[in-house]
Amino acid sequence: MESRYFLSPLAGYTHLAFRQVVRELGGLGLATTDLVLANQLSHKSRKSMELIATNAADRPLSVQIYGGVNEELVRAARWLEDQGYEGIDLNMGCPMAKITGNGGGARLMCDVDNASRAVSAVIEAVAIPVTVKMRLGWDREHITAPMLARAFEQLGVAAITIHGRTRQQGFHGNVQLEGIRETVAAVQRIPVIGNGDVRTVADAIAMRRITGCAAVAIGRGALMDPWIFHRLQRVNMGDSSVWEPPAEAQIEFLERHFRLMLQQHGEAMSCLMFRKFAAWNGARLGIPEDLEDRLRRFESEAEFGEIVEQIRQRHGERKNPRPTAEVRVPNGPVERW
Ligand SMILES: Cc1cc2nc3c(=O)[nH]c(=O)nc-3n(C[C@H](O)[C@H](O)[C@H](O)COP(=O)(O)O)c2cc1C
Repeated sequence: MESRYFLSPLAGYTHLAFRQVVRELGGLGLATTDLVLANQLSHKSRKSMELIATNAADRPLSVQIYGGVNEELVRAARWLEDQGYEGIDLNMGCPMAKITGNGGGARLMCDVDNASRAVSAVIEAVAIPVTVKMRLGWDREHITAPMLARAFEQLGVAAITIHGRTRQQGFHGNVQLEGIRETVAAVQRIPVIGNGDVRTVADAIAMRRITGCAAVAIGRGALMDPWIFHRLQRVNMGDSSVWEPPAEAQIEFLERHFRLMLQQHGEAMSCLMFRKFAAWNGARLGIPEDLEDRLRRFESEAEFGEIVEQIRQRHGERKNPRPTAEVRVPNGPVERW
């Protein structure tokens, strides 16, 4: 793996266009698709095909699947392998009711036998690496990650990603690095990938130092600062000077991301999908608040072009340096993000 810094899956965001545009900035190792319901994959539903769309530049890539029925997980995993995908990530971390209600996501962490059966069935069905993404456990009284990680290692998983929160925490409270460290200590050989609240180069380095994890997965931090992997790459190469992307590179990023989206999703859908990003990356891209607001509502490619022209002229005229999403997110239920 070229880099130890990975892109954590963010449903609704980490589709091909975003993965590709971030890869082009440099420094990103493994990326993972948004979570895909195994059953929908087997039926090749349009949504699932969009989620797993990829190209030669989008490597290394793992496809994240979930579901409460082992046969469906197996069928989806085999199909992905046949199609040439190189890795499968099983989601055991999602806290959302619609996912756990299916017996998938974090619900699997409550039942070691059941979870082991699911993992084992998929590993036996395919030759490509199978990884697991999970939380520390269901709640504070049930911290199951270290025990599960050990069990999954015996079954042959290639790596484990731990989001250092419990299901009960949702996205609240602090990430518990100690819990990740215990999981690192619980396994013998396989890499553990630490995840949660990494927003800066210093956070990523602290995650590795404190937990001993082999790699770090970054989700929202990459939405807020798409250059985070590039920054880490610079530091790894011995350059610890303060660096910011030039204004024109920031605007190019915005345009390139939208253009890549248009290629895959067409105009109407791209406008809808792109709007969500502005609240996350508007601050980092130096977009004045009123123009960020317009980016959250624009309805056509032409309007996008017009807004970008204004951003070019007024780049940096932003008053609040905090991302709008960060200000709003912690108070709202994750379903509404
Ligand atoms: C909007 C959103 C969507 C997410 N979608 C997924 C997903 O599809 N699969 C998954 O394993 N985790 C998902 N997560 C969890 C993230 O991958 C990650 O574990 C979590 O956000 C903590 O890391 P971060 O602080 O770097 O974002 C999602 C999180 C958010 C905020």
